[in-house]
Amino acid sequence: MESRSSRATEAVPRQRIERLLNHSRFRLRFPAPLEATYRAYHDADALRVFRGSLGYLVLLYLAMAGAALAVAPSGQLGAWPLLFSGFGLLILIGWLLVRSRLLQRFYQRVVCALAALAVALSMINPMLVTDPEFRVLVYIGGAYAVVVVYLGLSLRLPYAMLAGWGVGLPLMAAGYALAPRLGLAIDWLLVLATFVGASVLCMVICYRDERQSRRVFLQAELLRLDREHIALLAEELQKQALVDGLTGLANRRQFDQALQREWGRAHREHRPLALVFADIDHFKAYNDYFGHQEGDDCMRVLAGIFRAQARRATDLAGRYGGEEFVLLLPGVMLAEAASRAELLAAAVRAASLPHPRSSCANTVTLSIGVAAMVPTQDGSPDELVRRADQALYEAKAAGRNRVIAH
Ligand SMILES: Nc1nc2c(ncn2[C@@H]2O[C@H](COP(=O)(O)OP(=O)(O)OP(=O)(O)O)[C@@H](O)[C@H]2O)c(=O)[nH]1
Repeated sequence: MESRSSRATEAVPRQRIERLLNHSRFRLRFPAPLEATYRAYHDADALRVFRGSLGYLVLLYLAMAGAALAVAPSGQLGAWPLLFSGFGLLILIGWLLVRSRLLQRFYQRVVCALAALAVALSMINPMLVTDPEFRVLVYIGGAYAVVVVYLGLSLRLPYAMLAGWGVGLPLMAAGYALAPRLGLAIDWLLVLATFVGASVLCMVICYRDERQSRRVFLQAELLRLDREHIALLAEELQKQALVDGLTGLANRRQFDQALQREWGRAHREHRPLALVFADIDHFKAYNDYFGHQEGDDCMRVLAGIFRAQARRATDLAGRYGGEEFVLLLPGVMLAEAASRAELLAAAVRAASLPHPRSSCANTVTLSIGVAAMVPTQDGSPDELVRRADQALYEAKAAGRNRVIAH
């Protein structure tokens, strides 16, 4: 249901659903993909209701059988018991089908066929009854059948009408033509008062029911769209909370979380954890010379180089703040981290971003501090940060554009 529903709403956007909902002349048909979803939704619900209604149908059937036996003159029942047992047979078939795939897949068609048979029985039954008083009762029983067909089986209006009028009209025509020749007794006034009257009334109620059910469906679709939208927003917010807006790298918050997590894991597994701290050399001068916008572009290029260096799934490239970048490398020893830092510095040099105001090169360069530790029981990630920071400070102090590893 969920995936079908999503597909439907891809094709039928929210505004269209709202328009359908607000339309004063509500039609019992949606645009194609939504209609299919509604039918699936409605039939699933109809089947559930049908299962629950079978017990009531049996009770109604027994009550009518009891009433008929109590009222009918003895020995005057004729073929009535045989035909009336036909209703019982239809209920039995419904009960046997209730868990079948046939009913799950073709609920409307199967139940419409059973309902049509019930309508046929309810119309033929009174023709075979000779006692006038009992015949009235049988006509009234037929009206009950009509009520059940329209309102008790969750048939959509077209199927309910097919079962009701599709069978009722031809039978009335046949009865009109053949009754005199076959000597059948048809009380047309009673047919009008029971079958026709009940059908017209039930059609109106059935239409209103289906309209209401469709409105509820549309409202549920809107709610589902809202839920999806909120989930997307929440996802976006969560992403924003962890990602640096300028560079797309992990932000400080994500870095802090990853550092805590990886520190704990490295401690448990007795593995090293390496940290690379990098700072752009003379970036203030770069900004002053080229402008802040160009400075942002430069940061984005450097971020791409950092991202490329975070090769394994557990590596994390982030922006620590300002013009400082970090690379967190779980399971990496100091020597390997230092050579990764050298690769990083070389890649930045190779990018050849002009920096006329730098004292250490003609292009943008990095000063990089590297530290690595195997976490101890009393140690903390702050110690690793402090060491990497110290190494970075030393790289700056030693003239920039270099890597120092501790
Ligand atoms: N364009 C741009 N500049 C930034 C951003 N964040 C920090 N900066 C700039 O980075 C510069 C950092 O200046 P300083 O801390 O003096 O460092 P520096 O000029 O790089 O000098 P050294 O680090 O000592 O080589 C400042 O001018 C900040 O405005 C940013 O997101 N975009």
